[in-house]
Amino acid sequence: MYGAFKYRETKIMTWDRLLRFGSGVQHLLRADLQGQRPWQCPMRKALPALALQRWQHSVPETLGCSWWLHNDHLELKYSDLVMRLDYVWLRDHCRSPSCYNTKTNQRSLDTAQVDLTIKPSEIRSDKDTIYITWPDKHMTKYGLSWLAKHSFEGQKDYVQPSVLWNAAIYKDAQMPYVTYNGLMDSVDEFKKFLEAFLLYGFSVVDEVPASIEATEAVALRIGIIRESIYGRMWDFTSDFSRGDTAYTKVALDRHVDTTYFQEPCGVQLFHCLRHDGTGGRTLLVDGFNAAENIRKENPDHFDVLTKVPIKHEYIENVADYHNHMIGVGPVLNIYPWNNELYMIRYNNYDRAVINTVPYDVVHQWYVAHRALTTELRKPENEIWVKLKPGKILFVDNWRVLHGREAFTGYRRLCGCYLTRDDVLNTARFLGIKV
Ligand SMILES: C[N+](C)(C)CCCC[C@H](N)C(=O)O
Ligand SMILES: O=C(O)CCC(=O)C(=O)O
Ligand SMILES: [Fe+2]
Repeated sequence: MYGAFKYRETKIMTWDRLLRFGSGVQHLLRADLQGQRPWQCPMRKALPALALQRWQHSVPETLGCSWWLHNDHLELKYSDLVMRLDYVWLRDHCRSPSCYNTKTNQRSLDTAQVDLTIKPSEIRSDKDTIYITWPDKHMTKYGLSWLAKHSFEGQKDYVQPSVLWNAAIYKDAQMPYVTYNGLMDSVDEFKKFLEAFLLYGFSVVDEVPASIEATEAVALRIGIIRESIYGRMWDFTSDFSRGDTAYTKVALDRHVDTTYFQEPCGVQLFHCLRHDGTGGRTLLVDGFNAAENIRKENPDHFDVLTKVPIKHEYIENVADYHNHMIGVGPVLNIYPWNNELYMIRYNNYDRAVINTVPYDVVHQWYVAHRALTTELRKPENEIWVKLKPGKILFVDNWRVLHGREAFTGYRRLCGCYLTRDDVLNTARFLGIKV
Protein backbone atom coordinates (compact mmCIF):
# COMPACT_ATOMS: atom_id res chain seq x y z
CA MET A 1 0.00 0.00 0.00
CA TYR A 2 1.27 3.48 -0.83
CA GLY A 3 2.49 5.62 2.00
CA ALA A 4 3.07 4.22 5.43
CA PHE A 5 1.34 7.16 7.05
CA LYS A 6 -1.41 6.09 9.37
CA TYR A 7 -2.84 8.46 11.88
CA ARG A 8 -2.04 6.81 15.18
CA GLU A 9 -4.75 6.73 17.74
CA THR A 10 -3.64 7.38 21.27
CA LYS A 11 -4.13 4.28 23.34
CA ILE A 12 -6.54 5.18 26.05
CA MET A 13 -6.68 3.05 29.11
CA THR A 14 -10.28 2.38 29.85
CA TRP A 15 -11.82 3.89 32.90
CA ASP A 16 -12.70 0.44 34.21
CA ARG A 17 -9.14 -0.72 33.95
CA LEU A 18 -7.82 2.34 35.69
CA LEU A 19 -10.26 1.89 38.52
CA ARG A 20 -9.28 -1.71 38.89
CA PHE A 21 -5.65 -0.68 39.09
CA GLY A 22 -6.37 1.96 41.61
CA SER A 23 -8.81 0.11 43.83
CA GLY A 24 -7.81 -0.76 47.33
CA VAL A 25 -5.13 1.77 48.08
CA GLN A 26 -6.88 4.62 46.31
CA HIS A 27 -9.31 5.41 49.06
CA LEU A 28 -6.64 5.43 51.69
CA LEU A 29 -4.32 7.66 49.72
CA ARG A 30 -6.73 10.35 48.81
CA ALA A 31 -6.72 12.10 52.19
CA ASP A 32 -2.95 12.06 52.42
CA LEU A 33 -2.48 13.56 49.00
CA GLN A 34 -5.02 16.32 49.22
CA GLY A 35 -3.55 19.60 48.12
CA GLN A 36 -0.19 18.09 47.25
CA ARG A 37 1.56 17.89 43.98
CA PRO A 38 1.31 14.23 43.18
CA TRP A 39 4.61 13.94 41.33
CA GLN A 40 6.37 15.64 44.20
CA CYS A 41 4.53 13.72 46.84
CA PRO A 42 7.08 12.40 49.33
CA MET A 43 5.02 9.28 49.73
CA ARG A 44 5.29 8.44 46.11
CA LYS A 45 8.57 6.63 46.07
CA ALA A 46 7.63 4.59 49.07
CA LEU A 47 4.42 3.35 47.50
CA PRO A 48 4.09 0.09 45.66
CA ALA A 49 3.78 0.58 41.90
CA LEU A 50 0.06 -0.06 41.76
CA ALA A 51 -0.66 2.62 44.27
CA LEU A 52 0.56 5.24 41.82
CA GLN A 53 -2.55 4.61 39.74
CA ARG A 54 -4.63 7.02 41.69
CA TRP A 55 -7.28 9.55 40.80
CA GLN A 56 -8.21 12.86 42.29
CA HIS A 57 -11.92 13.46 42.44
CA SER A 58 -13.86 16.64 42.60
CA VAL A 59 -16.33 16.53 45.44
CA PRO A 60 -18.78 14.86 45.54
CA GLU A 61 -17.25 12.06 43.56
CA THR A 62 -20.33 11.15 41.55
CA LEU A 63 -20.57 14.66 40.06
CA GLY A 64 -17.94 16.65 38.27
CA CYS A 65 -14.65 15.19 37.19
CA SER A 66 -11.82 12.95 38.18
CA TRP A 67 -8.31 13.71 37.17
CA TRP A 68 -4.93 12.14 37.24
CA LEU A 69 -1.64 13.94 36.85
CA HIS A 70 0.75 12.04 34.66
CA ASN A 71 4.29 13.13 34.21
CA ASP A 72 3.57 14.71 30.84
CA HIS A 73 -0.18 15.28 30.74
CA LEU A 74 -3.37 15.60 32.69
CA GLU A 75 -5.85 12.80 32.31
CA LEU A 76 -9.31 14.06 33.00
CA LYS A 77 -12.53 12.14 33.14
CA TYR A 78 -15.72 14.10 32.83
CA SER A 79 -19.14 12.60 32.16
CA ASP A 80 -17.82 9.45 30.50
CA LEU A 81 -15.23 11.25 28.43
CA VAL A 82 -11.57 10.56 29.14
CA MET A 83 -9.39 13.46 27.96
CA ARG A 84 -5.63 13.55 27.85
CA LEU A 85 -4.44 17.12 28.00
CA ASP A 86 -0.89 18.18 27.38
CA TYR A 87 0.40 20.67 29.94
CA VAL A 88 1.64 23.16 27.34
CA TRP A 89 -1.77 22.91 25.66
CA LEU A 90 -3.43 23.64 28.99
CA ARG A 91 -1.24 26.68 29.52
CA ASP A 92 -1.59 27.83 25.92
CA HIS A 93 -5.39 27.77 25.92
CA CYS A 94 -5.75 29.73 29.14
CA ARG A 95 -8.75 32.05 28.84
CA SER A 96 -7.72 34.47 31.60
CA PRO A 97 -7.82 38.17 30.64
CA SER A 98 -4.04 38.39 30.34
CA CYS A 99 -3.87 35.39 28.01
CA TYR A 100 -6.96 35.78 25.87
CA ASN A 101 -8.85 38.77 24.59
CA THR A 102 -12.54 37.94 24.69
CA LYS A 103 -13.39 41.07 22.69
CA THR A 104 -11.38 39.95 19.68
CA ASN A 105 -11.37 36.21 20.45
CA GLN A 106 -7.65 36.26 19.97
CA ARG A 107 -4.81 34.89 22.02
CA SER A 108 -2.66 37.50 23.77
CA LEU A 109 -0.37 34.94 25.32
CA ASP A 110 2.94 34.51 23.55
CA THR A 111 3.07 30.72 23.30
CA ALA A 112 6.79 30.87 22.63
CA GLN A 113 7.27 32.07 26.20
CA VAL A 114 5.72 28.92 27.66
CA ASP A 115 8.27 26.48 29.07
CA LEU A 116 7.81 23.29 27.05
CA THR A 117 8.35 21.25 30.21
CA ILE A 118 5.80 23.23 32.22
CA LYS A 119 3.71 21.36 34.79
CA PRO A 120 0.95 22.63 37.04
CA SER A 121 1.99 23.31 40.59
CA GLU A 122 -1.54 22.86 41.90
CA ILE A 123 -4.83 21.57 40.62
CA ARG A 124 -8.24 21.52 42.15
CA SER A 125 -11.69 21.09 40.75
CA ASP A 126 -15.31 21.50 41.63
CA LYS A 127 -18.48 20.40 39.89
CA ASP A 128 -18.03 22.50 36.73
CA THR A 129 -14.51 23.84 36.76
CA ILE A 130 -10.93 22.77 37.01
CA TYR A 131 -8.43 25.28 38.44
CA ILE A 132 -4.80 24.97 37.49
CA THR A 133 -2.07 27.00 39.16
CA TRP A 134 1.21 27.25 37.30
CA PRO A 135 4.69 27.60 38.83
CA ASP A 136 4.63 31.39 38.32
CA LYS A 137 1.32 31.49 40.30
CA HIS A 138 -0.75 32.28 37.22
CA MET A 139 -4.10 30.56 37.44
CA THR A 140 -5.99 28.96 34.56
CA LYS A 141 -9.62 28.04 34.95
CA TYR A 142 -11.35 25.69 32.56
CA GLY A 143 -15.03 24.95 32.42
CA LEU A 144 -15.25 21.16 32.26
CA SER A 145 -17.84 21.30 29.51
CA TRP A 146 -15.59 23.68 27.55
CA LEU A 147 -12.81 21.09 27.76
CA ALA A 148 -15.18 18.29 26.84
CA LYS A 149 -16.17 20.23 23.74
CA HIS A 150 -12.75 21.45 22.69
CA SER A 151 -10.47 18.57 23.56
CA PHE A 152 -9.29 16.15 20.94
CA GLU A 153 -11.23 13.30 22.53
CA GLY A 154 -14.35 15.46 22.76
CA GLN A 155 -14.50 16.40 19.10
CA LYS A 156 -12.66 13.71 17.15
CA ASP A 157 -15.78 11.67 16.49
CA TYR A 158 -17.84 14.61 15.29
CA VAL A 159 -18.61 14.62 11.59
CA GLN A 160 -20.59 17.20 9.69
CA PRO A 161 -24.18 15.97 9.44
CA SER A 162 -25.13 15.08 5.90
CA VAL A 163 -27.62 12.95 4.04
CA LEU A 164 -25.71 10.78 1.61
CA TRP A 165 -28.04 10.25 -1.31
CA ASN A 166 -28.76 8.21 -4.37
CA ALA A 167 -31.77 8.59 -6.66
CA ALA A 168 -34.13 6.69 -4.33
CA ILE A 169 -33.09 8.60 -1.20
CA TYR A 170 -33.39 11.90 -3.05
CA LYS A 171 -36.91 10.96 -4.20
CA ASP A 172 -38.04 10.59 -0.59
CA ALA A 173 -36.01 13.50 0.70
CA GLN A 174 -38.61 16.27 0.39
CA MET A 175 -36.13 19.03 -0.25
CA PRO A 176 -37.61 22.39 0.78
CA TYR A 177 -39.07 24.67 -1.87
CA VAL A 178 -37.43 28.05 -1.43
CA THR A 179 -38.27 31.02 -3.64
CA TYR A 180 -36.28 34.07 -4.59
CA ASN A 181 -38.50 36.33 -2.49
CA GLY A 182 -38.39 33.92 0.42
CA LEU A 183 -34.63 33.71 0.32
CA MET A 184 -34.12 37.44 -0.04
CA ASP A 185 -36.69 38.55 2.55
CA SER A 186 -36.99 35.87 5.20
CA VAL A 187 -34.22 34.65 7.48
CA ASP A 188 -36.14 31.44 8.13
CA GLU A 189 -36.34 30.63 4.43
CA PHE A 190 -32.72 31.59 4.01
CA LYS A 191 -31.75 29.23 6.82
CA LYS A 192 -33.94 26.43 5.48
CA PHE A 193 -32.24 26.79 2.12
CA LEU A 194 -28.72 26.69 3.57
CA GLU A 195 -29.50 23.75 5.85
CA ALA A 196 -30.73 21.75 2.87
CA PHE A 197 -27.69 22.76 0.88
CA LEU A 198 -25.33 21.64 3.63
CA LEU A 199 -27.15 18.36 4.17
CA TYR A 200 -27.49 17.32 0.53
CA GLY A 201 -24.69 19.21 -1.19
CA PHE A 202 -27.07 20.97 -3.55
CA SER A 203 -30.20 23.06 -3.37
CA VAL A 204 -32.50 25.03 -5.65
CA VAL A 205 -33.89 28.55 -5.45
CA ASP A 206 -37.03 28.96 -7.51
CA GLU A 207 -39.00 31.84 -9.02
CA VAL A 208 -35.87 33.90 -9.65
CA PRO A 209 -36.06 36.59 -12.33
CA ALA A 210 -34.28 35.13 -15.38
CA SER A 211 -31.41 37.60 -15.37
CA ILE A 212 -27.76 37.75 -14.49
CA GLU A 213 -28.49 40.57 -12.04
CA ALA A 214 -30.99 38.50 -10.03
CA THR A 215 -28.60 35.54 -10.08
CA GLU A 216 -25.86 37.77 -8.76
CA ALA A 217 -28.14 39.11 -6.03
CA VAL A 218 -28.90 35.56 -4.85
CA ALA A 219 -25.19 34.73 -4.92
CA LEU A 220 -24.40 37.77 -2.79
CA ARG A 221 -27.08 36.90 -0.28
CA ILE A 222 -25.31 33.60 0.36
CA GLY A 223 -21.66 34.53 0.14
CA ILE A 224 -18.90 36.15 -1.82
CA ILE A 225 -18.42 35.58 -5.53
CA ARG A 226 -15.25 33.73 -6.35
CA GLU A 227 -13.82 35.52 -9.34
CA SER A 228 -11.71 33.28 -11.55
CA ILE A 229 -10.30 32.93 -15.06
CA TYR A 230 -13.94 32.59 -16.14
CA GLY A 231 -14.80 36.00 -14.76
CA ARG A 232 -17.01 36.99 -11.85
CA MET A 233 -20.50 36.22 -13.09
CA TRP A 234 -20.15 34.01 -16.12
CA ASP A 235 -22.67 33.70 -18.89
CA PHE A 236 -22.06 31.33 -21.75
CA THR A 237 -23.47 29.57 -24.78
CA SER A 238 -22.07 26.78 -26.94
CA ASP A 239 -19.96 29.19 -28.97
CA PHE A 240 -16.56 27.78 -27.95
CA SER A 241 -15.57 31.27 -26.87
CA ARG A 242 -13.31 29.55 -24.35
CA GLY A 243 -11.05 26.56 -24.78
CA ASP A 244 -13.16 24.08 -22.82
CA THR A 245 -15.79 21.46 -23.69
CA ALA A 246 -18.26 23.19 -21.39
CA TYR A 247 -18.59 25.81 -24.15
CA THR A 248 -19.88 23.26 -26.70
CA LYS A 249 -23.07 21.20 -27.13
CA VAL A 250 -21.54 17.82 -26.31
CA ALA A 251 -22.38 15.73 -23.26
CA LEU A 252 -20.20 16.14 -20.19
CA ASP A 253 -19.67 13.23 -17.88
CA ARG A 254 -19.91 13.76 -14.12
CA HIS A 255 -17.14 15.89 -12.69
CA VAL A 256 -16.39 18.70 -10.31
CA ASP A 257 -15.04 22.00 -11.58
CA THR A 258 -11.70 23.70 -11.13
CA THR A 259 -9.84 20.61 -9.94
CA TYR A 260 -6.83 22.42 -11.45
CA PHE A 261 -6.96 25.09 -8.76
CA GLN A 262 -4.96 24.40 -5.63
CA GLU A 263 -8.22 25.09 -3.86
CA PRO A 264 -11.09 24.08 -6.12
CA CYS A 265 -14.06 26.45 -6.01
CA GLY A 266 -16.33 25.57 -3.14
CA VAL A 267 -19.76 26.25 -4.54
CA GLN A 268 -21.18 26.71 -8.02
CA LEU A 269 -24.41 28.33 -9.16
CA PHE A 270 -26.13 27.48 -12.42
CA HIS A 271 -29.00 29.44 -13.88
CA CYS A 272 -30.17 28.51 -17.37
CA LEU A 273 -31.50 31.75 -18.83
CA ARG A 274 -32.67 30.22 -22.09
CA HIS A 275 -32.80 26.96 -24.00
CA ASP A 276 -34.57 26.55 -27.32
CA GLY A 277 -33.79 22.97 -28.25
CA THR A 278 -33.62 19.44 -26.93
CA GLY A 279 -31.50 17.63 -24.34
CA GLY A 280 -29.17 19.54 -22.06
CA ARG A 281 -30.40 18.02 -18.81
CA THR A 282 -28.11 18.32 -15.80
CA LEU A 283 -26.78 15.28 -13.98
CA LEU A 284 -26.00 15.28 -10.27
CA VAL A 285 -24.20 12.54 -8.34
CA ASP A 286 -23.32 12.56 -4.66
CA GLY A 287 -19.56 12.07 -4.66
CA PHE A 288 -19.46 11.46 -0.91
CA ASN A 289 -22.07 8.72 -1.16
CA ALA A 290 -20.06 6.97 -3.87
CA ALA A 291 -16.82 7.39 -1.93
CA GLU A 292 -18.39 6.06 1.26
CA ASN A 293 -19.60 3.01 -0.65
CA ILE A 294 -16.04 2.41 -1.79
CA ARG A 295 -14.79 2.85 1.78
CA LYS A 296 -17.27 0.18 2.91
CA GLU A 297 -16.67 -2.26 0.08
CA ASN A 298 -12.95 -1.88 -0.41
CA PRO A 299 -11.08 0.18 2.18
CA ASP A 300 -7.81 -0.31 0.31
CA HIS A 301 -9.18 1.44 -2.77
CA PHE A 302 -10.46 4.24 -0.58
CA ASP A 303 -7.07 4.50 1.06
CA VAL A 304 -5.20 4.78 -2.25
CA LEU A 305 -7.55 7.50 -3.44
CA THR A 306 -6.93 9.50 -0.27
CA LYS A 307 -3.14 9.17 -0.45
CA VAL A 308 -2.01 9.46 -4.06
CA PRO A 309 -1.63 13.09 -5.08
CA ILE A 310 -2.87 13.75 -8.60
CA LYS A 311 -2.44 16.84 -10.73
CA HIS A 312 -5.18 18.48 -12.73
CA GLU A 313 -4.47 21.02 -15.38
CA TYR A 314 -6.19 23.66 -17.47
CA ILE A 315 -4.37 24.81 -20.57
CA GLU A 316 -6.12 27.37 -22.72
CA ASN A 317 -4.94 29.36 -25.68
CA VAL A 318 -8.03 30.59 -27.42
CA ALA A 319 -8.43 34.14 -28.70
CA ASP A 320 -7.10 36.38 -25.97
CA TYR A 321 -7.32 33.75 -23.25
CA HIS A 322 -4.01 32.32 -22.17
CA ASN A 323 -4.26 30.25 -19.05
CA HIS A 324 -2.29 27.47 -17.52
CA MET A 325 -3.52 26.33 -14.14
CA ILE A 326 -2.29 23.36 -12.10
CA GLY A 327 -3.82 21.96 -8.93
CA VAL A 328 -2.50 19.04 -6.91
CA GLY A 329 -4.22 16.78 -4.43
CA PRO A 330 -5.71 13.35 -3.92
CA VAL A 331 -9.10 12.47 -5.37
CA LEU A 332 -10.54 11.89 -1.91
CA ASN A 333 -9.58 14.33 0.81
CA ILE A 334 -10.14 13.35 4.42
CA TYR A 335 -9.44 14.91 7.79
CA PRO A 336 -6.63 12.99 9.47
CA TRP A 337 -8.20 13.04 12.94
CA ASN A 338 -11.47 11.30 12.08
CA ASN A 339 -11.12 10.24 8.42
CA GLU A 340 -14.11 12.37 7.50
CA LEU A 341 -14.34 13.06 3.80
CA TYR A 342 -14.38 16.79 3.05
CA MET A 343 -13.55 17.13 -0.64
CA ILE A 344 -13.63 15.06 -3.80
CA ARG A 345 -11.42 16.15 -6.68
CA TYR A 346 -12.74 14.16 -9.61
CA ASN A 347 -12.55 15.33 -13.20
CA ASN A 348 -11.29 12.87 -15.77
CA TYR A 349 -11.22 15.51 -18.51
CA ASP A 350 -8.93 17.83 -16.66
CA ARG A 351 -6.72 15.24 -14.96
CA ALA A 352 -3.09 15.90 -15.89
CA VAL A 353 -0.24 13.48 -16.57
CA ILE A 354 0.28 11.29 -13.52
CA ASN A 355 3.88 11.73 -12.50
CA THR A 356 3.68 12.03 -8.76
CA VAL A 357 4.02 8.32 -7.89
CA PRO A 358 5.96 5.31 -9.27
CA TYR A 359 4.47 2.76 -11.68
CA ASP A 360 3.23 0.20 -9.17
CA VAL A 361 1.33 2.82 -7.21
CA VAL A 362 0.01 4.20 -10.50
CA HIS A 363 -1.54 0.81 -11.16
CA GLN A 364 -3.14 0.61 -7.71
CA TRP A 365 -4.49 4.07 -8.28
CA TYR A 366 -6.06 3.13 -11.64
CA VAL A 367 -7.76 0.12 -10.06
CA ALA A 368 -9.13 2.25 -7.21
CA HIS A 369 -10.15 5.04 -9.57
CA ARG A 370 -12.01 2.48 -11.70
CA ALA A 371 -13.92 1.26 -8.67
CA LEU A 372 -14.92 4.84 -7.81
CA THR A 373 -15.88 5.60 -11.41
CA THR A 374 -18.02 2.46 -11.57
CA GLU A 375 -19.78 3.53 -8.40
CA LEU A 376 -20.26 7.12 -9.62
CA ARG A 377 -21.72 5.83 -12.88
CA LYS A 378 -24.35 3.53 -11.38
CA PRO A 379 -27.69 4.78 -12.69
CA GLU A 380 -29.16 4.36 -9.19
CA ASN A 381 -26.80 7.12 -8.01
CA GLU A 382 -27.84 9.65 -10.65
CA ILE A 383 -30.31 12.49 -10.48
CA TRP A 384 -31.27 14.22 -13.71
CA VAL A 385 -32.82 17.68 -13.70
CA LYS A 386 -33.66 20.16 -16.40
CA LEU A 387 -32.42 23.64 -15.59
CA LYS A 388 -34.99 26.26 -16.52
CA PRO A 389 -35.15 30.04 -16.41
CA GLY A 390 -36.13 30.96 -12.85
CA LYS A 391 -34.38 28.06 -11.11
CA ILE A 392 -30.92 28.52 -9.66
CA LEU A 393 -29.11 25.31 -8.83
CA PHE A 394 -26.51 25.56 -6.08
CA VAL A 395 -23.95 22.77 -6.10
CA ASP A 396 -21.37 21.97 -3.44
CA ASN A 397 -18.42 21.59 -5.78
CA TRP A 398 -16.42 19.79 -3.07
CA ARG A 399 -19.00 17.02 -2.84
CA VAL A 400 -21.55 16.76 -5.63
CA LEU A 401 -20.51 16.02 -9.19
CA HIS A 402 -22.37 17.56 -12.10
CA GLY A 403 -22.59 16.67 -15.76
CA ARG A 404 -24.82 17.47 -18.68
CA GLU A 405 -26.55 15.73 -21.50
CA ALA A 406 -25.72 16.75 -25.09
CA PHE A 407 -28.14 19.32 -26.44
CA THR A 408 -29.36 21.01 -29.56
CA GLY A 409 -30.33 24.61 -30.15
CA TYR A 410 -29.52 27.81 -28.34
CA ARG A 411 -28.73 27.41 -24.67
CA ARG A 412 -27.54 30.18 -22.39
CA LEU A 413 -26.28 29.39 -18.92
CA CYS A 414 -25.15 31.90 -16.34
CA GLY A 415 -23.82 31.56 -12.85
CA CYS A 416 -20.77 31.97 -10.70
CA TYR A 417 -18.58 30.30 -8.14
CA LEU A 418 -18.71 31.21 -4.48
CA THR A 419 -15.91 31.13 -1.95
CA ARG A 420 -16.64 28.25 0.34
CA ASP A 421 -15.39 29.95 3.51
CA ASP A 422 -17.94 32.70 3.12
CA VAL A 423 -20.89 30.37 2.55
CA LEU A 424 -19.95 28.55 5.76
CA ASN A 425 -19.51 31.90 7.47
CA THR A 426 -23.07 32.83 6.49
CA ALA A 427 -24.32 29.47 7.75
CA ARG A 428 -22.59 29.94 11.12
CA PHE A 429 -24.08 33.41 11.42
CA LEU A 430 -27.50 31.79 11.00
CA GLY A 431 -26.71 29.39 13.83
CA ILE A 432 -25.98 26.34 11.71
CA LYS A 433 -23.12 24.22 13.03
CA VAL A 434 -20.51 23.82 10.30
C1 LIG B 1 -18.63 27.06 -15.31
N1 LIG B 1 -17.76 27.53 -16.31
C2 LIG B 1 -18.42 27.45 -17.60
C3 LIG B 1 -17.42 28.91 -16.06
C4 LIG B 1 -16.48 26.92 -16.28
C5 LIG B 1 -16.32 25.63 -16.88
C6 LIG B 1 -15.06 25.00 -16.42
C7 LIG B 1 -14.82 23.78 -17.13
C8 LIG B 1 -13.65 23.01 -16.69
N2 LIG B 1 -13.41 21.90 -17.53
C9 LIG B 1 -13.84 22.53 -15.27
O1 LIG B 1 -14.48 21.49 -15.08
O2 LIG B 1 -13.33 23.14 -14.36
O1 LIG C 1 -23.64 23.14 -19.48
C1 LIG C 1 -23.87 22.73 -18.36
O2 LIG C 1 -24.99 22.42 -17.97
C2 LIG C 1 -22.75 22.58 -17.36
C3 LIG C 1 -21.41 22.65 -17.95
C4 LIG C 1 -20.38 22.52 -16.90
O3 LIG C 1 -20.03 21.47 -16.46
C5 LIG C 1 -19.85 23.74 -16.30
O4 LIG C 1 -20.10 24.80 -16.79
O5 LIG C 1 -19.17 23.63 -15.29
FE1 LIG D 1 -18.57 21.73 -14.89
